[in-house]
Amino acid sequence: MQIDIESISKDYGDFPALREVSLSINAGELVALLGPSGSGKTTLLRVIAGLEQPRAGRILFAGQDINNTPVQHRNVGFVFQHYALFRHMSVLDNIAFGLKVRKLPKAARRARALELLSLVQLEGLHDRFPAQLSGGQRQRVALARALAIDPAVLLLDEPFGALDAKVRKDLRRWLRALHDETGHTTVFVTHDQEEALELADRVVVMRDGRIEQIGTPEDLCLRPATPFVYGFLGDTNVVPVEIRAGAAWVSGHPAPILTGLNAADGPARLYVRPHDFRFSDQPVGAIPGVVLAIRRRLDALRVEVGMEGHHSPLEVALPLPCPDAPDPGQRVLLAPVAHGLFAGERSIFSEYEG
Ligand SMILES: Nc1ncnc2c1ncn2[C@@H]1O[C@H](COP(=O)(O)OP(=O)(O)OP(=O)(O)O)[C@@H](O)[C@H]1O
Repeated sequence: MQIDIESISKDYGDFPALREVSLSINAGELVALLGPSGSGKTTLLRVIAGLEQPRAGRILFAGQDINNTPVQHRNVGFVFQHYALFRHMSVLDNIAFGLKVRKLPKAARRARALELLSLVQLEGLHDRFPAQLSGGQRQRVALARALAIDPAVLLLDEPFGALDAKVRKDLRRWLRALHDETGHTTVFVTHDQEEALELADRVVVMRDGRIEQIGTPEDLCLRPATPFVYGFLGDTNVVPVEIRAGAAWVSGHPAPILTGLNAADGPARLYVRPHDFRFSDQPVGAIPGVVLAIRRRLDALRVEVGMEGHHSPLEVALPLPCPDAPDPGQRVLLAPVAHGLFAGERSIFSEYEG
């Protein structure tokens, strides 16, 4: 079912938690709301659910304005981070709970609950109680319970937030497969970039109650619209540059880093991820520096490179094995193979060649 969010604003007292948020979610789409703590993700999810009333704006389900439809009539399924299953009920009764409320006959409830138990791959655990399950199994029961009522929309608020990294990863893949099988329109909240990029068809990046960018994971990785998105998605180096006559220059270096820019003269910032640098022997297209330190990580060497006149060193990640790693003290030229270029909040240029 298509969801349209039109210019939604929501205040808590005089604090604006959402400011004119607009977003269309296609039927069957899996959308992530991603952003730092306090950016308004949960509030937006609660407004979609009908748990919060917006101050302004409209929510449409399949083209129908549902602002005045109460939560119990919106046909939404929820899963929260600490989803409280009923402790005194078996797994099967937990899953069937919503069906009981809807007065489905007992045999039909049981059949549907068993079907869902198999969908979430927990066959055989129907008689267990929540305390006898692992965290990951509990979240899968919670999902089965949300799916039992055959919701038009599935809303997940950090559903795997409380679980350890390995279980989260497994559940993420499992949820994507489940979504592809059931085709529910799904919106999930996360502050984990990797989770959003791996799971979602589209990612909505939020900041201070506003949408900063909406795009496919590929859009966000290759064409981050703002410095905030660039920085939020992963480690990044920020290099101050000067634009002159369509070229970007690092102070004191006789060759430009970028040329052919359609940008006004003035200061700008070049954003480069640690793994997007290559060592070069050409001064054109490169940033000069001196190797300060080398640290070994699990999958890469991290090389710290000092730039003249720039106090924080650049971080370069070299995949292992790396036989030709530079030595501390060595002068190097770093060529960015992918980067974003921003003047203030505006993207001048963003490109990925590597
Ligand atoms: N019931 C409330 N009363 C007052 N302020 C609230 C209430 N709920 C949320 N807020 C505030 O609104 C802002 C947005 O909160 P929200 O929970 O939507 O953020 P979030 O992006 O989901 O954050 P987190 O990742 O920490 O859950 C925050 O600054 C929060 O303090």
